[in-house]
Amino acid sequence: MPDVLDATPYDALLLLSFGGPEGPDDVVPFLENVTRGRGIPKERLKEVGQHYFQFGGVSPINDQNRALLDALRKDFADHGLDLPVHWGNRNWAPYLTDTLRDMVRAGHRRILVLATSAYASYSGCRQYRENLADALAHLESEGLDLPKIDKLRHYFNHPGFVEPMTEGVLRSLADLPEEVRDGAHIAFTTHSIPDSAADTSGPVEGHGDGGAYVRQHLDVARLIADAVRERTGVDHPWQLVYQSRSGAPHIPWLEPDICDHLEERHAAGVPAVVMAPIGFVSDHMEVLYDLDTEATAKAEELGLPVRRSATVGADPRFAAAIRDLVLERAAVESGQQVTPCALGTLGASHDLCPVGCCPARAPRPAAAGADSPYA
Ligand SMILES: CC1=C(CCC(=O)O)c2cc3nc(cc4[nH]c(cc5[nH]c(cc1n2)c(C)c5CCC(=O)O)c(CCC(=O)O)c4C)C(CCC(=O)O)=C3C
Ligand SMILES: [Fe+2]
Repeated sequence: MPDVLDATPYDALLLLSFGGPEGPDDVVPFLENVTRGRGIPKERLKEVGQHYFQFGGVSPINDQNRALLDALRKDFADHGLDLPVHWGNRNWAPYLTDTLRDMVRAGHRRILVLATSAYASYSGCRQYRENLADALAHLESEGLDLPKIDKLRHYFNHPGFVEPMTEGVLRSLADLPEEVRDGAHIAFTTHSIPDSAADTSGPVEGHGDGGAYVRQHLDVARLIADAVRERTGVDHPWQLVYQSRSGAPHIPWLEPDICDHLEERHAAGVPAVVMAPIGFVSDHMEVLYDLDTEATAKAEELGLPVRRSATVGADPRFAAAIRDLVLERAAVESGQQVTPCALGTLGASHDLCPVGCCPARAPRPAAAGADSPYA
C-alpha cells in the first residue's frame, strides 16, 4: 500500500443524510421539513411524532452520523488519505445548504457525496440529488462560485456493507435460545415505498416489478443468507419484508409488513425469527421504533422469540468500504482503469445516475446525475 493515498480530483467528501430532531421542541418542525409537499396523512404524522416523543424527542440518527464521521476521519487518517469529511442533512441541522456554503468558502471545488442510503430509489437517491440541486441554486443566488459535485455509487453490494450485517445476523442467531435457533427464519426488512416508486427505481431499462430497489435488496438478502448457511451449516429460510409504511391506505406500497409477516410465520409454526434491517445504514428511529418497539411487542404478544440484528453504523469495515469507493471513483474520474468491488449477481452500480433513474412524481432539477443542470 502506498504511504499516501490520493483522491484527486476530489478535495472533500460530504456525508449527506436525513437529519433528525435532537429534543422535544425539534420534533414538529422536523416533521414539517420532512413532509413539506409530500401529502402524508395527518394521523400518520401525529403517530410518528409520538414515536419521537417516546424517545425524548431525540432521533438517534445524528449521533449515528457523528460516529460515522469519526470512523471515516480515523480510517482516512490511518491510511494516509488526506480528504476532509463534512456533514449536511436534508431535514435538520446541520443543513446541507449551510454545510455546502462552508465547504465552498473553504475552497472546495470537487466534492464527492456519500448518502446514507445504500440502494436505488427516489427517497434514497434522487431526492438527495434534488437537495443538492436546491443547495447549489441557493449558493448561486448568493453569488458563490459553484463546486462540481459527484455522488458515490450505491454500495449495497460492497463487502464492507454486507459483511458486518452477516456477522450481525450470526450474532442474533447465536443469541436465540438453542432449542429454537436452527429453526429460525430470517426476515430481511427495508423501508416500504409506494409500488410505483419501487417499479421505477434504477435505470429506465430496468423499470418494472419492484425495480432496482427490490432487486438490490433481494441480492443483499441472498448474500447474507448464503454466508450464514456457509458459516453455520444451517439453511435458514428467509424473506424480504417491509416496514415503516406511511402514505394513504388506498395507494399500494411494498408488502408484507414485518408485523403481518411475524404473525404469518408464527401461525405457520416457525419457532423464531431474526429481523435483519438491511435497508438501513444505522440504528435510527425506523429501527428503534418500528422494529425494536412495535414489531418486538407484536412478537411478544405472539410468544414468538425474535432478535433484531445490527446495522453497519460506524463499523470500521464500512468506513474502509467508503475509502475504497472514494479511491475507485477518483481513479475513474482520473481516466484510470478500475475493477469495482461488488458481491452478488448485479455487479457494481452505475457511477452516474442516468436520465430517468428513480424519477420524481413531479420532475425537479437534480444534481450529480446525467440530467444535472450543474454538470
Ligand atoms: C427509502 C427510505 C429511506 C431509506 C433511505 C434513506 O435513509 O434515505 C428512508 C429513511 C428515513 N426516513 C426517516 C424518517 C421519515 N421518513 C418519512 C417518510 C417517508 N420515508 C420514505 C422512504 C424512506 N425513508 C417514504 C417513501 C416516505 C413517505 C413520504 C415521502 O415520500 O417522503 C417520514 C414522515 C412520516 C412517515 O411517513 O413516517 C419520516 C419522519 C428517517 C429518519 C429517522 C430518524 O429520525 O432516526 C430516515 C433515515
Ligand atoms: Fe423515511
